[in-house]
Amino acid sequence: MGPLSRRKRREARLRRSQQNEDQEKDNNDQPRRRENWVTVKDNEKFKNYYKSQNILSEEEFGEFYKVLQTPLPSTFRITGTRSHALAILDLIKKTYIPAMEHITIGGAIVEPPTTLPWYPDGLGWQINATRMIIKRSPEFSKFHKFIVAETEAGNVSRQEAVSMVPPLLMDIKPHQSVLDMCAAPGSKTAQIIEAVHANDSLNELPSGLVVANDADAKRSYLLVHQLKRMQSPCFIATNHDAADFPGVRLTDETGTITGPLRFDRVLCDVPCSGDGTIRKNEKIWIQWSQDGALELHSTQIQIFLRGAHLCKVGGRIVYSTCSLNPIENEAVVAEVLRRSKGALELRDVSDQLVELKRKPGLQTWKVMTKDGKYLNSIEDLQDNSNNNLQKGKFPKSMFPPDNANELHLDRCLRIYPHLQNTGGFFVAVFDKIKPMSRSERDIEPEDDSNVTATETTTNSTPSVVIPTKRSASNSNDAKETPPSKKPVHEASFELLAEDKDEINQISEFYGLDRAFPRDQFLVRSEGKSKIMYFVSKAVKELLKEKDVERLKIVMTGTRAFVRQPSVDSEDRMPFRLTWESMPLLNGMLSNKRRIQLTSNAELQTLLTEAYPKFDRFEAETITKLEAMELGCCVLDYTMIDKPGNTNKLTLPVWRGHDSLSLLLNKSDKRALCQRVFGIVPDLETPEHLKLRSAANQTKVSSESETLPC
Ligand SMILES: C[S@@+](CC[C@H](N)C(=O)[O-])C[C@H]1O[C@@H](n2cnc3c(N)ncnc32)[C@H](O)[C@@H]1O
Repeated sequence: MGPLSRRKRREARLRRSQQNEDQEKDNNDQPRRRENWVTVKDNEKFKNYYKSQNILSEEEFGEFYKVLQTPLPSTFRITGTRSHALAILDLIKKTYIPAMEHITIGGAIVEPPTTLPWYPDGLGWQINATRMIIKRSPEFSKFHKFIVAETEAGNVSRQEAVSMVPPLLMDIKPHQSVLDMCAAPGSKTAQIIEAVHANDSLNELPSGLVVANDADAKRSYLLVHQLKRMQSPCFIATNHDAADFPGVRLTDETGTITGPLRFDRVLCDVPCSGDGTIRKNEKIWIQWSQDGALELHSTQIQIFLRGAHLCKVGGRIVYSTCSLNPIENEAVVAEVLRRSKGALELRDVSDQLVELKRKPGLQTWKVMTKDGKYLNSIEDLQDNSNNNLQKGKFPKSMFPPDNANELHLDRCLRIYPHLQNTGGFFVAVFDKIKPMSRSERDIEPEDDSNVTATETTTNSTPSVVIPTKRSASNSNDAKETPPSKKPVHEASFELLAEDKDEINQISEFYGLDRAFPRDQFLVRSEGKSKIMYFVSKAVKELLKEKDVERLKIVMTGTRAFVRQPSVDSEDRMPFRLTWESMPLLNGMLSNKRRIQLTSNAELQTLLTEAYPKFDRFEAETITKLEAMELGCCVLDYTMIDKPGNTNKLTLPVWRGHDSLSLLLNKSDKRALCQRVFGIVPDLETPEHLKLRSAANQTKVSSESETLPC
């Protein structure tokens, strides 16, 4: 097949699958659209298909089908790496839940939110209350507002329960490198980043690396947007067809190739037909067909194979879909195991997340023809008059293998909605015990074209397609919105020399500790740099590699310092601190530009008033402020909630001539204020607006905050 026809096929596949709904996002991130037109939640074809697959006993199938017809409860998790995760958990358990107990609506008791029994540390939650209850109960409504504010501030992630499972089974450690092959919109990547940052409370910067990839350019940006709040210097977002994820050769100081870039953990959360999401994507009741699974099967194999290839020997790969269809699940697993020739082993994870109810993977299944006939094996096609055509449509890999037992397909996890009131999901965990192919054993050759060729051939068939959205059940809409194939044209990142003038000035001005790694700052190379990003050592080392040019990097680094253009013209420090960089820099800034606030009232003034004048603060604070040069500084505050419970806050602030401005955007301010004082500040009062507009006209503006002069 020539490159042109391959490209055409790929484009056609892209178009077909583009329109599919993004279940992860639709799940919880946004208000769900009302699909009023779905009145009957029943589909004979769907029902018969899964009955014929014998996924459950007759009796249990009835229970399963009944639950599918009910709405999905909403679920969220508290972002685990933040120091205030426990403060949020404490508030939920001790303040909000007791208030929601014993509430009756229309004579019936309403169940308060409960923890997901299998989610570690009680950080996963489920809310069964309907919108109507949230509207009618002031207690539920207050809790809802709290969750919305914390979600906006990135402290809470609204994510479907089953979607939280794959990253937990990856068993990620802070020093590991992780690749998320199909990552947008990034709910699982967020969990991966949290796992890599698990030791942050010990003031340790993780040595690990997280690469999150998605084939769709627009969705890659969505991913970056969603993960901005994670503030991880270990994170890189890329934009590639996962099946063609480029090989990157690593070198030592002398330039000698030491080997290809490989990852300790790889997640293949592949695009799928998504019928496990039927409880929230009601359109599936009307549109379901087996075609979605048939179309995606080979793409799923290609992505999984590439992921397996990119995993280190001794590493772990997790394959997951939100489909119930064995053609996208066990059939893909069996085919990849076959092609891996013993390099991969399905792992028994029955001792992990023990409270998560699951069923074993299927050992056998059937493939349905267009006329509704069920085929047990490829041989059954012999009877079909249109044999050749059918064979193309149903490759052998779709059928159950003869050695299902040997492959331990029962070790796959099938999560059914009736087991714990969730969506449907499939997960399989693999150990890579030896290289996938001869080429992987050898260091990849110097010549770029050879590297690609070598790597591609190990996938044994050319990499096909990028079905760019998950639910093929919606693929009929494809023509309405063309896929966002527009390639990413980002300015490349440029690492700064540690003795660069700007870094020296910043270090001097803020009293940056000598131990802080100054050779890990970078800028985007076009024009005068506005933002200085900070990256981890692992990211820095990767960016120094020549081969990194092969990666289409959409984003990397945490915004550490931002240039204030107007201040730049004056003889003052042009770089201000950011809220994101506080966890990173907190322990590394001397007292030179730090002030300790003395009371709750001062903090409240800072959070609720626009540009509060110095005289709004205590005498001790005013004296310190007046002694400090104009510009950015840090305000610290230690709150004592109750005896023995302290909560430390470190806030970036702009010290103007006679007023202050907290350098937090509105949603962060709101969430903080709500958490600390239980109030939602009105940040759009006429007073706020007037002051902001005056500050704008006077001079200084920044990307997100307007500073007082
Ligand atoms: C199931 S969603 C991923 C959900 C994501 N892991 C999460 O937890 O938020 C599948 C993603 O795969 C992307 N995709 C589709 N085909 C792809 C391919 N060939 N390579 C990489 N990504 C692909 C889609 O754009 C979509 O964002």
